[in-house]
Order: sequence, then C-alpha cells, then structure tokens
Amino acid sequence: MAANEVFAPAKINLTLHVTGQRGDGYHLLDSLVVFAGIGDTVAVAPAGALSLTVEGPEAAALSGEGDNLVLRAARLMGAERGAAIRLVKRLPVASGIGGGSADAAAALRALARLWGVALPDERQVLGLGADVPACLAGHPARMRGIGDDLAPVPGLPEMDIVLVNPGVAVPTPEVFRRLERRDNPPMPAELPRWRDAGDFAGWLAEQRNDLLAPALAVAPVIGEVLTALRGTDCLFAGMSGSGATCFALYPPGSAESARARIDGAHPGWWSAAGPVLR
Ligand SMILES: C[C@@](CO)(OP(=O)(O)O)[C@H](O)COP(=O)(O)OP(=O)(O)OC[C@H]1O[C@@H](n2ccc(N)nc2=O)[C@H](O)[C@@H]1O
Ligand SMILES: Nc1ncnc2c1ncn2[C@@H]1O[C@H](COP(=O)(O)OP(=O)(O)O)[C@@H](O)[C@H]1O
Repeated sequence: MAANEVFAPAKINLTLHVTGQRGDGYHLLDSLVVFAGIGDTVAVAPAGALSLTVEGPEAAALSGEGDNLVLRAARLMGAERGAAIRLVKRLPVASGIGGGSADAAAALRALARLWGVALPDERQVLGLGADVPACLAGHPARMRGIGDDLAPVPGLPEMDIVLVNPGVAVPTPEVFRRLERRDNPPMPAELPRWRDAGDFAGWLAEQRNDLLAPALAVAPVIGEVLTALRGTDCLFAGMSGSGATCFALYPPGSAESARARIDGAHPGWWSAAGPVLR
C-alpha cells in the first residue's frame, strides 16, 4: 500500500448487546468489535482544494452522496486545507460493517499525516458516527457507552472470517426503532481468556446480537444468509451491527472455500473472506 494510502477495514460486531437508551435517543451498547482484512482504501495527495473521487465495486451506492463521511472527516481537520482524496469502495453501504465509519477513520489518519496536524478530539470523532472511535482504534475492542467507551480485547484466537451481504441496505435508525426491549443484559463483567477458536465460538454462542430480531423484521433475507453460512463448516455465524451483513468464523485457511460455495449458490449476494485482525 502506498505511503499516503490507509486501509479502512470492515468492522464486525461479534456480539451486540443493547443495554439501555439515553435521553437523546442514542442506545447504550456492550459489543465485542473486531476488524477484518477486508475493506476500503482511502488515499490522499496534496492539492489546492478539497476533492473526493469514489471508485470501486460498491461506489455506485454512494454516487448521490454530497456529504460523504470522508469529506465530513476532512472538514473537521481544517476546512481551509486542500487534498485530493480517493476512496476505493469495496464494502457494501449501510450494511452493519461500518464502512462509512472505517472510511472516516482512515481519512482522519491519512490527512493528519499529509497535513502534519493532530487528530480531532474524542467528542469530534464521535460526532462523525458512533462507530468512528472504534474504527480509529482499529483493534479488537469491547465497545460500551454509545460507542465511545473502548477497552482493548487482547488474546483473540487466530481465525478467518467470511462476510455475506444479500444486497439489501438496512438503515441503522430503523432497526433501533423496531427494537422491543432496550434494557437487555450486558456481556459478563470480565471477558474470559479463550483457550482456542473452538472455546471462543462456544462463548460467542452464549452471547447475543439484540438487533437481529428487528433487522430480520426489516429484511427477512438475513435469515437465509445465516442459514447459508451455518451450512458451511464454520465455528460460529451471526449478524454484524444492525445488519444485513452476516459473518462466519473459521479456523485459519478454510474461509475462502466456504465463501466460494456460498457465492456459487447465491451469485447475487456480496461476499468476502479474510483474516480477523488481532
Ligand atoms: C449499530 C452499530 C454497532 O456498531 O453499527 P452499524 O450497524 O451502524 O454498523 C453502531 O452503533 C452504529 O454506528 P454508526 O452507524 O456510526 O451510528 P451513527 O451514524 O452515530 O448513528 C446512526 C443512528 O443509529 C442510531 N444509534 C446509533 C448508535 C447508538 N449507540 N445508538 C443509536 O440509537 C441512532 O438512531 C442514530 O441516528
Ligand atoms: N464513505 C461512506 N461509505 C459508506 N456510507 C457512507 C459514506 N459516507 C456517507 N455514508 C452514509 O452513511 C450511511 C451508513 O453507512 P455505513 O457506514 O456503510 O453503514 P453501516 O455502519 O450500517 O455499515 C450510508 O447510508 C450512507 O448514506
């Protein structure tokens, strides 16, 4: 990757417990977040004015976006500065894997380096989106608060991941609106020390994604995606964020063949395989 290019990895909520709601409507979360070696790229070059070009297989979904999160991130760091920004969009938009947040975080990093300025403060970063602080951290984390309270999670076993999206954009606000209970229990106070990937998968099976039921109501096809993933030899499968992207975890080396099988059976679905970043 070129020196002025930053990778914007997909964010996956392996667990997502919704534990409350604040007065302003934002929900309190308790989520185990990881990143994958699957993502967009943001490249920056010196220029007199700020500009953004978007290309890549998922660029069309953003063609009407006058207010791309990458430009919002850039303006946070100084509206008067110029840069030519190039976003290669590979992650499906509005799909529960935080593509926009990952792009914003990557733009912040790339532009801070280009312009020789500090990153914005935590409040400004959170203002770009609840997932942006986690994406800026970029390592496995326990995410609490509305997304602003982050603790590193070391010791994850080595695993590969397959992401599958059925091509239905699921708006996050609508999924939260359909949630029936907002005061669900959090994850255990202390996360265990997992012995291996099997032990980790067993633990994940005892956790939840509280947004799964409301997301299924918005996009029933999510159920088909989960069935397809569970039909492969995976360790664990679930839905990320507010959907519709679902994931499955595998021992290292066995994800791509599972992805290819799902792609063969469902050529209209988006899919990708890669390592879980640790
Ligand atoms: C649900 C999560 C879980 O990681 O992921 P995605 O499904 O978006 O990937 C995130 O909290 C989403 O983060 P992000 O997409 O950055 O959210 P924002 O732009 O700040 O908010 C979009 C909308 O989601 C709702 N929202 C978001 C975060 C939160 N803690 N409580 C909420 O209620 C609000 O309705 C808000 O208007
Ligand atoms: N660079 C970007 N990539 C994706 N979405 C963006 C971007 N900039 C702005 N958006 C807007 O942000 C919304 C959420 O996008 P995204 O982060 O992909 O969703 P999610 O967090 O559910 O995966 C989209 O509906 C889109 O309108």
